Formats: sequence, structure tokens, C-alpha cells
Amino acid sequence: MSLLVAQDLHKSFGKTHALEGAGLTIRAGEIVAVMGPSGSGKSTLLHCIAGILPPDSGVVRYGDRELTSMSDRERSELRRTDFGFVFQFGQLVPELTCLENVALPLRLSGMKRKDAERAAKDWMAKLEVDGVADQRPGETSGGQGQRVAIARALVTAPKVIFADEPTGALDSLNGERVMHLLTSAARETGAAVVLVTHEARVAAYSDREVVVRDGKARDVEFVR
Ligand SMILES: Nc1ncnc2c1ncn2[C@@H]1O[C@H](COP(=O)(O)OP(=O)(O)OP(=O)(O)O)[C@@H](O)[C@H]1O
Repeated sequence: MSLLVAQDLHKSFGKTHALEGAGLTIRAGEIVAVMGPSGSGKSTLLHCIAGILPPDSGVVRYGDRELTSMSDRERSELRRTDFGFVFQFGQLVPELTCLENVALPLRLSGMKRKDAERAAKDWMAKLEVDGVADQRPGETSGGQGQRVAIARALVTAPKVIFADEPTGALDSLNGERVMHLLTSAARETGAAVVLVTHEARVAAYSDREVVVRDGKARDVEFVR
């Protein structure tokens, strides 16, 4: 079943045509790697399909709803309820402890502190970072920080996790560990993962690869 469908996306930044007719289909629960050379438009595509960046033209559908015709407010609400995000540098709130960071999305949706922190602790244990619960992000290693960020992305049980170079700042051993934990957690919850990477080693964790060249995405059916 198609969960997220993007058709004929165009996006320019001044004279730079980042996307020129890109399309993509993500099915429920699948892990898709978006690959391609630097500057080909991978991040722009991810931001457009995740409702972070409005395309200049083209359509993005999520289930039976059209992201591209929603108001900013509806799109933010959808991102909060249905999507999770992991970026290259975790993007945790530095003033909060790791536990508070993971609990934050639940607190923002109105959950009581105690319940939110209990759920956050469970996810931190699954990602093997419960040991840094009381530390601030600046006091953890890069790999721990990324695993905390993944716990935060998963805590709301999103339908889709968008990950942009989640292992980009890690050494290969930590990168493998993060990918293993991210993909097994996603498989456990049934979340789809859209993973931007330029590393074949990272893409090897996906079910399927999509290659972006010159702002156009081409599906490569490659089921492992
Ligand atoms: N906010 C922006 N302002 C101006 N130009 C941008 C912006 N974001 C992206 N671009 C340009 O759009 C093109 C596509 O960028 P994008 O970041 O999507 O590529 P990418 O494939 O993710 O690259 P990389 O692998 O290097 O991260 C590039 O030429 C980039 O310079």
C-alpha cells in the first residue's frame, strides 16, 4: 500500500534547479534509501516529501491527504503526529537532558511528564542509551547523541521516519550500530524509513534504493 507519493516535484533556489520533475513512492513499513551524488537534490526531495519545504510545483500525497495543499499549520500538525526526524547532527535541545529531549515530542502533544518520561526511558533502553538519560547532549558521544535522536524520533510511534545522513558524522562502527538500531526499531513498530545517504554501506540496510540525479529521482527496485 502506498503511504507517501510524490509526483513531478520542482523546486528552485534562485537560479539553482534543485528538483526538476522528481517523483517517489513510499509504501507502509518499507525502508528506502535515497542515494545520488552531492548536490543532486536528495535533501531537497526529503524536505519536500516531509512537508518541511513547499515545492514550487508538483504534488505530495500522504495516505488520502495532499500535503502540498495543506496550510502550514496543518502540515506542522501532521509532522508532529505522523512523522519522525533524524538529521546528521541529532539536533537535540542542548539545555535539556537526553531523557527530556526524548520525552519532548510527547510533552508537546500534552502527555503528562511522568508518562512521557516512562515511554522515553523505554525507547532509550531499546537504543541502548538509557545510561545517558540524565546527561545533556553536549556530554554524550556522537553515536550516543544519534541514538538519543532516534529514540526521540520513534517515541511518538510515527508512520514515517525521515533520516538525512543520520550516520554522516559517525565513524563506521558507530554508523553500523546506529543503522542497525534504527532499522530494527522501525521494523518493530512498522514505521517506514526514508533515508538519505551517499554511502552504499548505509543504504545496504534498506529494502529498496532510489537514485536522484540532477533533481530527478529514479526508483531502483532492489529488494534484499
Ligand atoms: N536553501 C538553499 N538555498 C540555495 N540553494 C540550495 C538550498 N538548498 C539546496 N540548494 C541547492 O540545491 C541543490 C540540491 O541540494 P541538496 O542539498 O538537495 O542536494 P544533496 O543531494 O542533498 O547534496 P549533498 O549530498 O551534498 O547533501 C544544490 O545545488 C544546492 O546547492
